[in-house]
Amino acid sequence: MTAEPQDRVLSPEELEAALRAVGAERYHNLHPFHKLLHSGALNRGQVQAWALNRYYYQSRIPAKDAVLLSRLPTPDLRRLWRSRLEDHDGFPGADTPANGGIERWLRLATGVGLDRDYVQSTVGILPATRFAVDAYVSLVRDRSVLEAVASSLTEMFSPTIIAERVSGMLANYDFITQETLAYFTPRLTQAPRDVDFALAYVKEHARTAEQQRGAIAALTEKCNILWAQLDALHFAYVEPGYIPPGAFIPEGRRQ
Ligand SMILES: O=C(O)c1cc(C(=O)O)c2c(n1)C(=O)C(=O)c1cc(C(=O)O)[nH]c1-2
Repeated sequence: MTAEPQDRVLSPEELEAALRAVGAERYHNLHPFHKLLHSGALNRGQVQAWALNRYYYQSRIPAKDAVLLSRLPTPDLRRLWRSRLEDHDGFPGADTPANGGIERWLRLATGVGLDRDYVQSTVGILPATRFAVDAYVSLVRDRSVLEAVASSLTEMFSPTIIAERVSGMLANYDFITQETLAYFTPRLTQAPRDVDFALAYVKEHARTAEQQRGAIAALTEKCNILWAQLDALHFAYVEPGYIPPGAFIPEGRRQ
């Protein structure tokens, strides 16, 4: 099975294989920046740049899920999708928002030495991070619900990279602790739960060849959105190291 668009209608199993082929070819685990990050080849400032920029992705995920939630037609669908907002913003309860992903990401960012207010302000992120992340929210707003749901299916591939990242970063950086990376632990169960629903939805609703092509294209675009964020980080902070005006400058680094 290849990731090429097809003319005939695929069976649900063939469609799933085509979606998985998109990840095998394009998911961000294949990006050189992630290989450097996980293998310990980056310095603290470069890891900070990653955490800072990735915060913007984290902070916009609930916005994109709220957009998608508003477009779902039934209470059953909305109830299922709503858990994603709680995963990131926090579950209602005594320790909200501490039990949410955004707060956990802020702990990761401060754990690698960044200032919480600076991270939350997002003033130091790369322009390309903003463009790429905002493109995800726009995709979910402007395309069909089927395509919006399909774009979340990069999460089919995330548990593998998260496991690699956590073990690699713990082994290779003395400034990273298990506590710093606590963001990722719940993702290992949340992502498969989200995928079970989203994949079943796409397999059921992508019935025509055109709808199937749309779903595959949306997942491809989402992979590109993730890839583009790492391209920008690599260009600014690794090679050639051109930091755009106004973006985060690691300590000790000259412009
Ligand atoms: O660490 C990663 O590599 C990674 C990847 C992805 C992804 O594939 O989009 C998500 C996450 N993490 C993540 O933590 C997360 O909450 C998340 C939500 C979504 C989404 O598209 O709704 N993707 C991801």
